[in-house]
Amino acid sequence: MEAGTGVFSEIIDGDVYKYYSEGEWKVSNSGKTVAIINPTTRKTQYKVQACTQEEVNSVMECSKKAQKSWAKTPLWKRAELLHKAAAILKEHKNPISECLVKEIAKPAKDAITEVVRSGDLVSYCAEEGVRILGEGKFLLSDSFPGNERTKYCLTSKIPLGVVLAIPPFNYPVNLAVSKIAPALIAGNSLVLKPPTQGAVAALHMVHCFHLAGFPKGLISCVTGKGSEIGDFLTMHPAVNCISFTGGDTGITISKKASMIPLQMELGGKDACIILEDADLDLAASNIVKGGFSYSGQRCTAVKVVLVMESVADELVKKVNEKIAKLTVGPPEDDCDITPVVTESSANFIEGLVTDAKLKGATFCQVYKRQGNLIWPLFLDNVRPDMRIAWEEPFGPVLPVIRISSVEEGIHHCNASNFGLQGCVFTRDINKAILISDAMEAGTVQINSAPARGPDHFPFQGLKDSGIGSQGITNSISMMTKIKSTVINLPSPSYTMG
Ligand SMILES: NC(=O)C1=CN([C@@H]2O[C@H](COP(=O)(O)OP(=O)(O)OC[C@H]3O[C@@H](n4cnc5c(N)ncnc54)[C@H](OP(=O)(O)O)[C@@H]3O)[C@@H](O)[C@H]2O)C=CC1
Ligand SMILES: O=C(O)[C@H](O)COP(=O)(O)O
Repeated sequence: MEAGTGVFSEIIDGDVYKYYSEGEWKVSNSGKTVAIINPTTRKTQYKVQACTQEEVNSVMECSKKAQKSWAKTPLWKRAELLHKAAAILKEHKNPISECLVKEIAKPAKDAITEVVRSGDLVSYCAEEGVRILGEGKFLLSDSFPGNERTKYCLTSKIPLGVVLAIPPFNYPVNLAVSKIAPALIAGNSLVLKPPTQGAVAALHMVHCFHLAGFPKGLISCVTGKGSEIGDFLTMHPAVNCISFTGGDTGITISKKASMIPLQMELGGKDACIILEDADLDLAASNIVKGGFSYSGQRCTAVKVVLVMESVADELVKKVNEKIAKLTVGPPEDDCDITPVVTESSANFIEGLVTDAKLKGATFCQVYKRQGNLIWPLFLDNVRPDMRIAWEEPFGPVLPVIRISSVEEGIHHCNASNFGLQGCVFTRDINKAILISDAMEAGTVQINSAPARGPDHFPFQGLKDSGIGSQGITNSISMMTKIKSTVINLPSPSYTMG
């Protein structure tokens, strides 16, 4: 089945995809649309509604109402619906992945993986939710000095209300469900603002939740450019929690948002430290996989290699041999390197490459670009005065800095304003632990490239890389608040006393 056909035909009006409000697919009164440009052809691939502020207001009203009755729906029933949505999502992996290929140039196989992984995430979340939300705490007062056993405190996790989810372009389905499923299992309603590039894949995913039979208004999806409706959404008084993944926009949102819980997963400049005793074949494979999969457009991509001078030549040679084998071309052909998401993104990457060239970096490959397609490039002998040493290209360009001590590597890593993930390659586990502890990053991988998954692992960034922690369990907890009820006894009561 193709995108926008079969069960998905109700989500499209002519050639414009509808938005989702009050359990229905609607056309915006704005009469305006937003074009989604195919990164490969650089032509308009899809169009979505440019929703108005009034439409956002009515989505929020409806969302508030729907949440009240959802919070009274038994946990097992919420889980049952999520399992159903997960199965429908996986069943429709082909049309959804077709959108990912056309909207964000994700290689065809990776696009399928994203959808399947998302279904698994939703199911896992349902299971985890029934366990952790089904348990509370029971505290007794006499453990605190000066108290008798006269107070029984019962705590449980209650929903926050309306959760606003804003995912980025690179995982428009997976990073949307990683917010939707925890919000719903915990008894919240959810408003999704998908990224413009990736919106149509996200709308198809939302329809899978619709088909599963969630109550009207519990999930909504408003489309439009973040720069136009973003502020209105993030500062909306009906929103009780924001879960955002993206770039520096998240920092701006954090400053503007009101007193509500925020989950921010932002950029990264993940460092890969290679020690003298490292398995260089393993390191080289991970550098290529970590640095170049989805053309480097992952927040967890390896974004700077810090290698001990004594093994640098050998490592660079091994990495270059592997880069030479990467296929470059359209996502439909499942190439390793595909066009980056927008022309402005390609221009930004080119700016970093030009700066490195002017400042004397060694180009291991010839720089080549055709439209949004940039050939993989490994830059050796990068120095701290080059922009590429600090900025994230979000593209297939990877810098190498040669270091003469481990301390120098740790220092470079910690001097970054980002602190998402990092990795270290060594055969000495004791050294690896010391380095992991010294690196200012939310996660450090030993002998493997950075990665968010598996999706139940905690995932968090330090410094400008984020607020809070994701991962299924942490997201469910983050989207709840503790409520206590204290039973006061007229006289102390001790068990068996
Ligand atoms: N730590 C992590 O988990 C991840 C971090 N990232 C980071 O994200 C960046 C790339 O992703 P990208 O999608 O370009 O990031 P952006 O920050 O540009 O966009 C992320 C989302 O925010 C929306 N948005 C834009 N402006 C506003 C606004 N004013 N208010 C509210 N929402 C807004 C976008 O919508 P629209 O598309 O309509 O503009 C999109 O849905 C990189 O820096 C990368 O490191 C990416 C993935 C994961
Ligand atoms: O947005 C990203 O880049 C992801 O959160 C990283 O996910 P991955 O490590 O599973 O690719």
